[in-house]
Amino acid sequence: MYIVQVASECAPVIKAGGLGDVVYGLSRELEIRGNTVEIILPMYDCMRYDHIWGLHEAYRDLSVPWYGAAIRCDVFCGWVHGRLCFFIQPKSQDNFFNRGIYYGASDDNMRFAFFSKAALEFLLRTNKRPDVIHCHDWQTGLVPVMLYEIYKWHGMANQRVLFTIHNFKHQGIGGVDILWATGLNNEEYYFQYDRLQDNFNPFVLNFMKGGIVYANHVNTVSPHHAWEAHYGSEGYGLGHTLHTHSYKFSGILNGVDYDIWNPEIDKYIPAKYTAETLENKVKNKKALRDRLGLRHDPEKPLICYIGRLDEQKGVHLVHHAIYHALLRGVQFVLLGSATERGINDWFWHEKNFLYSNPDAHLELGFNEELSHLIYAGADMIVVPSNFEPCGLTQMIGLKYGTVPIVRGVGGLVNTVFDRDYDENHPPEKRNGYVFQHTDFQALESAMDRAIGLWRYYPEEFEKLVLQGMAYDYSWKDPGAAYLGVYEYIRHR
Ligand SMILES: Nc1ncnc2c1ncn2[C@@H]1O[C@H](COP(=O)(O)OP(=O)(O)O[C@H]2O[C@H](CO)[C@@H](O)[C@H](O)[C@H]2O)[C@@H](O)[C@H]1O
Repeated sequence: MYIVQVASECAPVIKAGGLGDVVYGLSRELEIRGNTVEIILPMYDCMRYDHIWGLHEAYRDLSVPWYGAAIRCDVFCGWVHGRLCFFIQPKSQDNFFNRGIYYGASDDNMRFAFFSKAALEFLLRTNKRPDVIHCHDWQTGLVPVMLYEIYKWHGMANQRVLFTIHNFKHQGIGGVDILWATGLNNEEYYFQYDRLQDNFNPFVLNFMKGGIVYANHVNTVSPHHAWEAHYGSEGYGLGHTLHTHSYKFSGILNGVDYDIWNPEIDKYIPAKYTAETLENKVKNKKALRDRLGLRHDPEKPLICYIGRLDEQKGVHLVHHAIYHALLRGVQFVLLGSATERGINDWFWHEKNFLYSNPDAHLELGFNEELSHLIYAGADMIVVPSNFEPCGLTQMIGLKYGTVPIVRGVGGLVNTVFDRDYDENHPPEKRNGYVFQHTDFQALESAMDRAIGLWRYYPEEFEKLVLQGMAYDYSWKDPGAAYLGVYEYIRHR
């Protein structure tokens, strides 16, 4: 099968979070299974050019209709660790992708509406006719809309679209200008409840809703989150739309790319290890402590947090976890970045406050290399999310023998099973700790259970570590599941 991914991220060249990991990892798995995969991305000025091999111009002066005129683009092509990627570089004063950031500009809706349009125009002009166009999150929500309403009439009637939602909270909102810019035009037609009109603000269009309405199939990234979004409040206002389209909505658990996230071959960690050579893990803990200036105390376990710092991730609990760990004589390492000013200031304050503490280190910013060492060096990883469509950090933690302590939401429910209380898995299949509520006591009790086991029952703790490492959260099963969906929509 011939699949084109249209996305705003692809790790490691463009990675703001888990979306990048998924686009890369899934594409790799699909290729291993004999499919042809191409990835279309924006050409950001701030992406990691050092991860692209053989970058060259593939198409000059692609003319992308925009506001009744056109913006010319050059399209570059190169390999990102084996994946064939096309990068769209518009040549206009809007400077859509030369902002030094991936997201967070006031005209993000225009930037990504343009990207979606340019991706389709590129396929059209180069006569690429994939069986399936797989697009991701609100940034590409207009792809199925434009495919069905415009490009279908220009020779792309056979293309099918899968729209994957990684985060319902960010939906992409725009006014009528989006319609004029993209050539969709017909205001009355699109501002309808069963098309793009936002479910709560009748005066705006909702990109993600457009993606749900027009795609041939829609999925989110874990079965439990699909349920939460459909029946609970996790759809952030799109629950009713999902209900209307429930016949084509599902949840597919993400995978982890074990070629990158695997302590046996990880090039960023000093001591490689497997379940059979687990004793080497402690050497990484030593290296981590050395690197971050933490004291070496064999009596202290080390807990980490890796992830974006925002409301989704339960920042108040992340913050509390640091001080609760210190109170219990445990070390804590945080690697995170915040885009929101208030949260950023807050964690910078904490970082300065804990600066000379030999048991805590807060690393604020994005650091892929360091994240590997932390996964390998820590004993436990805390993921206290408010909501979590899937969550990759707990799955990576499991692979590295780092016991997850998670809140029971979204994909965390599908991947972490409480050592003491899980009723659906026998004791030998349990792999971490789960708490339910968002208050401090809930988090503390789960942390205390984990810390207690590490301190007083080290053999039991090691057993739990090994049980976690035995889980296979690779792309094997999710890859097959995605192929099943592609096949299904292709022949419908
Ligand atoms: N400061 C930092 N430095 C280095 N690396 C960092 C980092 N902060 C995060 N990372 C890395 O980025 C990834 C984050 O994965 P998450 O599952 O937390 O994704 P995120 O919430 O961004 O994405 C959304 O999409 C993904 C993919 O579908 C879903 O799993 C998730 O639930 C959903 O919220 C991990 O690989 C982690 O190691």
